[in-house]
Amino acid sequence: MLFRRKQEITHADTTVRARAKINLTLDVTGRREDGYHTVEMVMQSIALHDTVRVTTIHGEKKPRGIVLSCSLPFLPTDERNLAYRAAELFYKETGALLETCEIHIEKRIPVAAGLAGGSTDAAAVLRALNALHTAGLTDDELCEMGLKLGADVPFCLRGGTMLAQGIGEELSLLPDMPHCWVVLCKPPFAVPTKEVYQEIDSVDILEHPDNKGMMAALNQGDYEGVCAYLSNVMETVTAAKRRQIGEIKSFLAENGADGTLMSGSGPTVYGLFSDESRAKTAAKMLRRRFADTFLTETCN
Ligand SMILES: C[C@](O)(CO)[C@H](O)COP(=O)(O)OP(=O)(O)OC[C@H]1O[C@@H](n2ccc(N)nc2=O)[C@H](O)[C@@H]1O
Ligand SMILES: Nc1ncnc2c1ncn2[C@@H]1O[C@H](COP(=O)(O)OP(=O)(O)OP(=O)(O)O)[C@@H](O)[C@H]1O
Repeated sequence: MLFRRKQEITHADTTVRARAKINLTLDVTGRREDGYHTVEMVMQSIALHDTVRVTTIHGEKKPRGIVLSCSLPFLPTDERNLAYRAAELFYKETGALLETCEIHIEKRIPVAAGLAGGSTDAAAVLRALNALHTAGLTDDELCEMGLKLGADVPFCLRGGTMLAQGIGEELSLLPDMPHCWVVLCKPPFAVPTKEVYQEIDSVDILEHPDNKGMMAALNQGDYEGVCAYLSNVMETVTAAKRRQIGEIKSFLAENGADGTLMSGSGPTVYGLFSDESRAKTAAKMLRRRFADTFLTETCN
């Protein structure tokens, strides 16, 4: 008689917080031949996050490959999802054994908002798979892989307060931004990142951020200085077309924000507050008009 040992099924899983980012500054300094733009920007992680759970299963009779699910039904769950592409890339580049890899994303970061929502999910998947497969990739190797998915992914892998140059991948650690409360408000329209970069090519940028000033303020732990140096060249382009950007900024400033700016390619506008109760009140009032309003805080 032939005995076949029943194959053992093993599950391993990990859950990662995928944090959003805001831009404290964003300058576009040139255009490369491949169409990508060189930037100089100060980025900051915030507490608002998606939760990404990754489970690897080995020993099932029928391995199912990468299976992604998401709490937002309108987001794609195939290779159009950046988190799915991150898993595909990880397995391809490391040669790790792919049987079944389940990814579930609990989405809280508003989509197409200038907060690096897709990029941070992708970064979370790379980190999770590196741990689950004990692949031993260094931070630099993960960032190199992440850059193939998008310019914001390397920052999302590292987080904190960073100066980003190149196309966003040359990262230098800066002193932590002094802690403050952040009210985020996303008006109800989407702004494709690619279009904003294209429009930047056809306008004269009259006012560039003072990144040196911003970094000096960070070095001194000077919160008021940070607020004074907030600046984003993309804000001018988008605000000229969408009056809500200016309206949200004015509302936040009139209701206790110490500084306001559009994040990334927008359209999310944020206000920084040293005072939590003022931030809460401003968020509550703004939410009556814009449902996608969040109260969060800086996170290092
Ligand atoms: C606006 C920012 O969010 C600021 O942090 C980022 O620069 C955008 O980063 P991202 O969304 O990860 O960008 P990707 O997904 O790599 O690129 C989307 C599109 O934006 C344009 N793009 C992006 C980054 C960059 N430095 N130059 C560009 O011109 C390219 O046309 C590209 O096709
Ligand atoms: N995991 C994901 N989460 C959110 N959007 C995703 C994801 N994967 C793919 N997408 C697609 O990517 C597009 C941009 O969404 P995302 O939230 O990443 O934009 P964003 O915050 O403006 O990015 P960035 O700040 O990096 O420019 C959306 O249209 C969405 O369909």
